[in-house]
Amino acid sequence: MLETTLLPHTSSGVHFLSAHAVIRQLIRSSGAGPGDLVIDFGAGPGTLTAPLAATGARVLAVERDEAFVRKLSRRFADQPLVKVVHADLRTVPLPSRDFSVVASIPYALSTVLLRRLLSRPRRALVGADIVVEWGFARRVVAAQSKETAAWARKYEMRVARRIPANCFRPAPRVDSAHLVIRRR
Ligand SMILES: C[S@@+](CC[C@H](N)C(=O)[O-])C[C@H]1O[C@@H](n2cnc3c(N)ncnc32)[C@H](O)[C@@H]1O
Repeated sequence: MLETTLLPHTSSGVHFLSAHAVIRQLIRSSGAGPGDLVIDFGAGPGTLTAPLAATGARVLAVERDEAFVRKLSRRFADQPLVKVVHADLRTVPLPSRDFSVVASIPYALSTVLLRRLLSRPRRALVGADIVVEWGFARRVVAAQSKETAAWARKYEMRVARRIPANCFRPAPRVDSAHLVIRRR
């Protein structure tokens, strides 16, 4: 069962990406550029939103925390390509047009987000570059459950690299992974 085998066992604390090289790799890997629509789920202070907007892509910065939403709204007030969306990533409506995802989300929400993105009948998701817990990423790409195997038939899923815990502030207890997902 996915619920018992894939859910990370670690805390759901807030850890901000602080390693510029990792941020650059995520953005470069996504291939985001003018004309693209990219969602940054759990945008926080805009760690990934800012470099994504710099590519010329339209960016939806989805964030649940009110203080971060205020901060994001101020930070990107003069950037028409960025739309700050005060919403829960578990319920926010997803676009019907093609879109990509670049995000570093709380570990505890990894399963629910992948399920929302990959189990939809209409495959509007073009690709995703997501930071998830290392063990979780390994289980997803192994595609050994019925659900992950179904995802693997529709999407190529691979781990691009391991992201050491010291690439975040504060550092989580476990390493993370850059999980790459591409529509087949
Ligand atoms: C791990 S932090 C990462 C922040 C930022 N992406 C970064 O890399 O620095 C996760 C972010 O997700 C937000 N968040 C937590 N639960 C959420 C939810 N259900 N929907 C949307 N955002 C959420 C938190 O407020 C926090 O800003």
